Amino acid sequence: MSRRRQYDESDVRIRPGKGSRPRTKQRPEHADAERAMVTGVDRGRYAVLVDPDGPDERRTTAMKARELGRERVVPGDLVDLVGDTSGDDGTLARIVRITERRTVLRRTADDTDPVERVIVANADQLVIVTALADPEPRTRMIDRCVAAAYDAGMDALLALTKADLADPAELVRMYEPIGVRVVVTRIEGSGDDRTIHGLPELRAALAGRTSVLVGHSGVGKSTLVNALVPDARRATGAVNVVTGRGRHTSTSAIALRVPAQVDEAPTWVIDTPGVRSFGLAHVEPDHLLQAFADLAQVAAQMCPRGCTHAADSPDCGLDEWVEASADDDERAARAARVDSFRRLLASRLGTADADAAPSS
Ligand SMILES: Nc1nc2c(ncn2[C@@H]2O[C@H](COP(=O)(O)OP(=O)(O)OP(=O)(O)O)[C@@H](O)[C@H]2O)c(=O)[nH]1
Repeated sequence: MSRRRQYDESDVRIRPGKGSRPRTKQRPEHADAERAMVTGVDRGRYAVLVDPDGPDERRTTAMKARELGRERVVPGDLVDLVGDTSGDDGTLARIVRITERRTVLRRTADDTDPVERVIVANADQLVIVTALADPEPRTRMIDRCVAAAYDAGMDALLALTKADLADPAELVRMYEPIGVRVVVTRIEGSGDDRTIHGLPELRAALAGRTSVLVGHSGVGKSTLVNALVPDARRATGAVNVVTGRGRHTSTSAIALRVPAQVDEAPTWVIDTPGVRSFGLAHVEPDHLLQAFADLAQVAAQMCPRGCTHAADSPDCGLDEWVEASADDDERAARAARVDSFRRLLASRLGTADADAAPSS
């Protein structure tokens, strides 16, 4: 994963010819800075939670300190804050540092912005919400999401909704073998009698972790978010995530806390209203391969240097490994495994518009 360098006070250089008091490298570190988690971003203002999940937890608004330059600050980032961090009305703290990111999820470049940008930091898993019908599942889209999750260093979880309308078996067969956890949900009843079957399983799969939820319009993502986070509608529907006033117009990601059970580590979901697809242009084949531990081991021993592992790559060790199987059953199992990996590998060559194509 190519991580951008993190900036700190030592990056502040003397700028010759600017005023009589040059900025020096000896400026003290912000030793009194407080740790905070970014939960939302709106036009240069950041909604942050100071001392997240700690005894002094409070919400406040912050701006980026000039020394951070163009470095993006995104939901999930853990940052250091200085200035007025009280959270009192009208106060504005300053973000002076972004701590090193454990994981980095990028959205894809598009026509209006040719750069793949980081959209969420430090999430543990990507939850791909897909309806089994209405709208029809698109496996190319799921593959791209799985590839993006693995590249970001995250787990992938497939939440299959609307199981009352279609059978999940085929998709389960397709995704479980490539390490994707699958949870199936369906709504039964209506009004006060409405139950979402599978919700406890989904909650259990999210417990103690930070999960990014993605899904196309109409798949039932809001239904799940509202069931998981009781005040999500207030947080996302009516109020600006940062200012707390007016309508929320931003389409950027927002972190919501899932009420935790007793003795459970903090659980967060990050909803991504405006995200249509993920950037895969930068994905290295070997990086994707790390999500397939058995194949990675084979490749390390048997592939020539610079092997792309694609179906047409000459002398790829993965093909040799399939050939070397002891019997037909093993050969079929190994071939299926290699095919799965290559399917994800190929998905990185698709374009964002391929998401609109029918499934398979
Ligand atoms: N039959 C059936 N319908 C469902 C299920 N889950 C959600 N729906 C319906 O699907 C429709 C879309 O659900 P939403 O939760 O609004 O979907 P969304 O993905 O948030 O879509 P947007 O709000 O457009 O972004 C609603 O009419 C839901 O009631 C389910 O398990 N079964």
